[in-house]
Amino acid sequence: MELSVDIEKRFPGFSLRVSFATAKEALGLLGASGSGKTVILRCIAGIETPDRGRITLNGRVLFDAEKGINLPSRMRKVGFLFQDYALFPHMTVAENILFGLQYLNLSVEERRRRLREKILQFQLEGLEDRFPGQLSGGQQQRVALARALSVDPDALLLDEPFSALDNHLRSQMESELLKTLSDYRGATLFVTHNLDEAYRVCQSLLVLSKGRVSAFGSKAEIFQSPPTVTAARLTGCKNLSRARILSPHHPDQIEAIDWGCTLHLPSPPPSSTAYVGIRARHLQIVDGPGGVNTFPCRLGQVIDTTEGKTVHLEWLQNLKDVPTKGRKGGADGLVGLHPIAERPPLSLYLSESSWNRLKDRPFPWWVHLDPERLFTASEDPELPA
Ligand SMILES: Nc1ncnc2c1ncn2[C@@H]1O[C@H](COP(=O)(O)OP(=O)(O)OP(=O)(O)O)[C@@H](O)[C@H]1O
Repeated sequence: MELSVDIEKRFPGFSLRVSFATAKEALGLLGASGSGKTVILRCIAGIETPDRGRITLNGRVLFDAEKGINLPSRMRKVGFLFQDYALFPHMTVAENILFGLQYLNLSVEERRRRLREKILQFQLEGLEDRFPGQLSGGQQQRVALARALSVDPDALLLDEPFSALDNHLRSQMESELLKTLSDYRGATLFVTHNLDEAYRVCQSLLVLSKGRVSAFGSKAEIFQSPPTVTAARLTGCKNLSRARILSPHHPDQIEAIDWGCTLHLPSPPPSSTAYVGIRARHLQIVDGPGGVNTFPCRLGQVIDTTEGKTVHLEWLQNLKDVPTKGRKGGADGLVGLHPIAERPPLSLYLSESSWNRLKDRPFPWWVHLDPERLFTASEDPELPA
């Protein structure tokens, strides 16, 4: 079951040009607001017509500009669940689920069988005759998902399906979706702004930047080593510095321009390298100087998170910049220290217990950027005129 998309679509002030293929797995679409995620889904669903290109699903041509093929939405065997694509308020749960089936050439018995199956699968027994306004948010989403799947779609398109739900319902719906997807044999495209959700639900990620594919691959690869600056930012990397490749005499080193330092890498960076980065949870505080990629710093802002602290580490030039008097930790200990203001601080994630172990340690602290944890990234693909 393969969904293959190779399309272009222009609007005033925006152009989309993407090419990708995905099989039986959930593909997460990540991208800033306005990067083209919804337009892609709408083109696949047949709600929007691309200007150029081709879309095929399971060997069927849904759209081919050159051959003049443009299957109507109802014949595409695509199920979609859009945040703003609400249930029909004047139809009951059963009528909403049956709605998509009216265009398929099915016997009355088959329609009934599918309705029954979806009602059971999504635990909607007893709610068949209710109207959407008489259902909770979670129940409404279950009906919408049942409706999307009732046509037995070859592809399922989910555009921020849970964004209107509270956290509790959201995680309930997410686990229901995961169960549904484990039995689902088609391709799934899943748009979400919630990174953790994308990570839990999807096996692969497509990162979009201004209508272009910025990164495409397995989620593990993209999280470990985001190939572009947008992929790094959108996968939550807080520590990124512009970078410059050093002379061939130092092939395994790179100049981190914003951080004002030279960093050792495990291997020579690709020639397209424009950034170097490291995730907040991969930074380490070590006992002292001497190791590679180890720099003096002091504590800046401390931000509470649900599971620990994110702390900002301010760069210090070197030990002689740190007055002896000011080397005590804690809030009072910050007096008298002069960080290098123009360098953006590093973000370090600490669990509550690591924070408690560290917080009273005298300054300077020594931050270590493990070469194995550093990644290099390129600029985003150039936009053709
Ligand atoms: N029918 C349309 N007419 C004109 N411009 C449009 C139309 N549909 C989308 N656009 C533009 O295309 C661009 C991409 O929109 P799209 O809705 O795909 O973004 P998105 O990545 O889904 O954003 P968000 O995360 O905010 O939902 C935007 O600049 C939008 O204004």
